[in-house]
Amino acid sequence: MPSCPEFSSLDAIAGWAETLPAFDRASAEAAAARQMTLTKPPGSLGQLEALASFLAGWRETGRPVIDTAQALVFAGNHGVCAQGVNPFPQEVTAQMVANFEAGGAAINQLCGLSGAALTVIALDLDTPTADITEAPAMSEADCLDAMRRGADAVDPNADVLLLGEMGIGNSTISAALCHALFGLDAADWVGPGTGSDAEGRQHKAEVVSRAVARHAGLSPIQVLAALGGREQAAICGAVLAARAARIPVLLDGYICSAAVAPLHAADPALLAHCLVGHLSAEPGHARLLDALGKTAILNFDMALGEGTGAALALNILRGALACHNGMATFAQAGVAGAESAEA
Ligand SMILES: Cc1cc2ncn([C@H]3O[C@H](COP(=O)(O)O)[C@@H](O)[C@H]3O)c2cc1C
Ligand SMILES: O=C(O)c1cccnc1
Repeated sequence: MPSCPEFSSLDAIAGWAETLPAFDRASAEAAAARQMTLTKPPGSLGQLEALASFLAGWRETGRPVIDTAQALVFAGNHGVCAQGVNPFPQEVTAQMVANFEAGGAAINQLCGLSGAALTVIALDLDTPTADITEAPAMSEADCLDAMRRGADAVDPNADVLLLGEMGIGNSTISAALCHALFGLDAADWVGPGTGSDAEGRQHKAEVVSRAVARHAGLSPIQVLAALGGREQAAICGAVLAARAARIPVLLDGYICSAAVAPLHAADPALLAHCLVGHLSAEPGHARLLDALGKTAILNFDMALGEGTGAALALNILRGALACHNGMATFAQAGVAGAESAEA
C-alpha cells in the first residue's frame, strides 16, 4: 500500500495528486455492470448505485464492503475568539472533548448507530492558534505538524473514513478560509455558527475581512496555515493519508469542507476520493460545495459539526453496499428482465 508522502513543505502538497492512488475505472465499471444484473429496473436505486460505483473505484474492487468505518474528530482552539466572534466561551472546546470521551455528544450516538469507531484527538487546546486579525494562525512548522498528526491517526485498514471537528470560533475561521480562497464578500461566507445574531454576523464579517486583507498573496496551502485551525490542518492530513491508502472519505459540514478547501484550491484532484455527508444549514456551505464541485448526500438542516452529518450519511453508504452485495441477480432469482434489455 503506498504511504503518504512526508509533510515537509506546505507548497509541495499541491503536486501530490500525481503520486497518490487514482480512481480505478475498471472496478467502478465492474460495479456498474453488476448493478445492471440485479433484480430491479436499471438505475432505480439512483444515487445508491452511483455511491456503490464510487466506493468500488476507490477500493479497487467491484464488490466493495464496509467492515471497518473509522471516525476521527479533531479539536483545536482559535486566537480569533479574542475578537468576540463566538457566542460560547472557548472552554467549551475542551469540555466537549471530555463529553465525546464520555460518550455524551451527538457524534457518539450517530457513530454508535452507523457502526463507526470514533477517536477524538485534541490538538494543543491550551495553546490556541494566533488571532488571525493580528498574525498568521500557525507557522508552517505548526501547520505541518498538525497535518502529520491528522495523517498518523488514519487507520490504514479502514474501508471508509469519516471526519469531523470541534473548535469554538471555527465558523469564523472557515469563513476566512473561503473568503481568501474563493473571493466574494466576507458576508457571503459568514453565518450564525452556534447562534450569532445579525449584529454578531456583521461583526464576524468585519473580522473576516480584516483577517483576509492582512494575509493576502499566499498560495492555497499557505492560506490554511495563515487562517485555518489545527483541527482543520489535521483534517487535511487525514484526507491525504486516506487517499494514500485508497480509503474514501466522508466529510462533514461547513467547517470540515472549509478545512479541505485549500487542498481543492491547490489541486481539485486531491479531493477526488471525498464525499460530503450533508449540506449544513450554515449558509456558506451551499456556496462552498458549488466551489468544490461537490453535492452533499443528505440535506437535514443540521449545523452542528463534530462529524455528525458524515456519521449519519455512513448509513446511506451501508445501504448502497447492502443492495450492491446482497441482492440477487435476475438469473439467480429467476426473475424475467426487461424485454428491451433481452433483445
Ligand atoms: C455545545 C457545543 C457543541 C458543539 N459541537 C460542535 N460545535 C460546533 O460549533 C463550533 C463552531 O461555531 P462557532 O464559530 O459559533 O463557535 C465548533 O466547535 C463546531 O464543531 C459545537 C458548539 C457548541 C457550543
Ligand atoms: O456545518 C458545520 O460544520 C457547522 C455549522 C455551525 C456550527 N458548527 C459547525
